[in-house]
Amino acid sequence: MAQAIDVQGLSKRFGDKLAVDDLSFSVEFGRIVGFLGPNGAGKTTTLRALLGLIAPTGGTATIVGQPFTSLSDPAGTVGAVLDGGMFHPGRSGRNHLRTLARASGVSDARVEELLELVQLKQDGRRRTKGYSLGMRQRLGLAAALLGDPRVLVLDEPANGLDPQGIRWLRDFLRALAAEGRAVLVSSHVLAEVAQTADDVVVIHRGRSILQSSLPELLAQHAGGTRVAGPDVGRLAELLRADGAAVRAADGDGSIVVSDRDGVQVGRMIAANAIVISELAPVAQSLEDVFFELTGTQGGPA
Ligand SMILES: Nc1ncnc2c1ncn2[C@@H]1O[C@H](COP(=O)(O)OP(=O)(O)OP(=O)(O)O)[C@@H](O)[C@H]1O
Repeated sequence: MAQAIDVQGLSKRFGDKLAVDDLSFSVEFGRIVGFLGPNGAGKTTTLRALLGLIAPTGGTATIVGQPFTSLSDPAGTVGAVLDGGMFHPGRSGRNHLRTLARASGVSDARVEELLELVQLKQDGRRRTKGYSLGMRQRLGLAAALLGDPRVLVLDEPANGLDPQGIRWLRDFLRALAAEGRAVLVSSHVLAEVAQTADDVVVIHRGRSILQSSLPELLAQHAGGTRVAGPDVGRLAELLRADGAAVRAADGDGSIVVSDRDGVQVGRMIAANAIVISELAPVAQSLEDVFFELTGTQGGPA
């Protein structure tokens, strides 16, 4: 069976700017893939190409084996939220969904089901201009799910959500994946997808710089070991002589050994009768990994 999403050698040029450069990745059914990169990395451009909103300069982007523009039942195949969804401000949430539903031959009963699912039943009658960002995001998700698609493409769905909203979104996406749907979710904040995604695709300046499962990514970028105490200078010298990567920690006199675990550093300490006051694993956040990979922390690329 075709992959839910398959991007192969995709490129998109805007004038002099190569926004997406020979990008390849795929998403299987039942998986959530975090599509990550700093602002301007090319995420939205990739998603727009995937959804047939712009023509690629080169390569292909297909959904269940077909370019979006060739899908016989687009609404029943893929649901998307780009730009947080677009709403007529004077229309109620329910009417917004009903209008979309009618355009794709979906029943009003399905609209009610979705309002319930995204917890907007109470507010369905209110005009969307009074909706909070979280409510808008949920309305966008409901719209994406109208045709009961097996593939979902979401551009920064956690943007502007509070921690409670992010947790809701995480559980919601997990439930969709557990039903066998494929979910591609972009973000420039790794923490947002850290507990949601199965796999991550990290892009920077239009190019893929890393693709892996989330546990593998975290294991490969474990933070190492921090050591403090009166003899850390000597310890650092010994470790460096042993080929370890040692750096000074943030100005408190301690050192961080990024490629040795606590036992390895402990053996060196014991063998050389070094006095220390502290030895602890460094918990590297996904932000640190992101920084290491892209040299940015979510600012402009
Ligand atoms: N229509 C366009 N015309 C010219 N340049 C564009 C156009 N769309 C995007 N770009 C440029 O392409 C690059 C990638 O933009 P894109 O919006 O895909 O990045 P992104 O990763 O989604 O970032 P963000 O999170 O800020 O939206 C940026 O440098 C952007 O300025």
